[in-house]
Amino acid sequence: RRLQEEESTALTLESVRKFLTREEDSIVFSLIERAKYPRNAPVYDPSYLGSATKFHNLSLVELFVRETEAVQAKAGRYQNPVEIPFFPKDTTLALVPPYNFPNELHAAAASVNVSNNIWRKYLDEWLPQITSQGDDGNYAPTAAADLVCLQALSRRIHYGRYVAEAKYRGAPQDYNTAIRAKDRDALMKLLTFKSQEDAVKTRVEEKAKVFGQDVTLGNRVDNSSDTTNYKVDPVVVYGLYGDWVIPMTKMVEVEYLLRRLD
Ligand SMILES: O=C(O)C(=O)C[C@]1(C(=O)O)C=C[C@@H](O)C=C1
Repeated sequence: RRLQEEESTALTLESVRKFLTREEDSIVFSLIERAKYPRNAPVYDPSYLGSATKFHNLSLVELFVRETEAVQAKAGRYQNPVEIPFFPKDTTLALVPPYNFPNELHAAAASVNVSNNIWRKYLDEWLPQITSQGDDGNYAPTAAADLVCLQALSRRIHYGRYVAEAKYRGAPQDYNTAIRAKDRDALMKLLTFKSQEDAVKTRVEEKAKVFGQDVTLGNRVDNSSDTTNYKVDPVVVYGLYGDWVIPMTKMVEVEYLLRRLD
């Protein structure tokens, strides 16, 4: 009982926003790392591997993610409910002893999952925006960079479950009516803070500028007005957050809340 109380005070709007802010660093860094390589289309083309693998019709990126997740599952990555694999069927039991991660989510709502959506959006919409056309043959490092992007995006977006839990705990009465009525629009209104979204978008744009500039010694070049010098376009990062990352996080929040009374 005491433990439960301690846990429920641990999850606050302030603490979940702090987590999301730190995740911005991971996402921006991962996009910068992926942008180091050109598009490298064969990574995403199922015919590239042909029949060379036991997997049929698999793109290299999918093969890479499936196999890596299997290894990371053995090492215990998915014991932490913050982490969600893209291919859970391939994640067998952990070989490490269990760690007692805090159980802050409502059990019936914790399984909210938009991984398929993230996977498709990342490959079809995000990649073309952060990479240049071209092929430099570095397919394995490219797939490895994709995996890090996908994991960071998934962790951030699925953290919407924790954000929703914090908000629910802060004002259960406000949410209960909308949840019982299964009113998605009302829930969306309740959980939306427009000024916070603007702050997040502006901050990730700024982070893309700070993390993605060339660091030179001696003659300092001020490239603050020239976006072409950044390793990933800050305006694109702003757009990715506004068009996909935040909306998908909110989608997770709504779906979580809808199951919060189950
Ligand atoms: O910080 C919050 O309140 C969140 O719910 C997170 C988030 C976001 O994705 O950054 C989503 C919805 C809100 O309108 C503001 C921000």
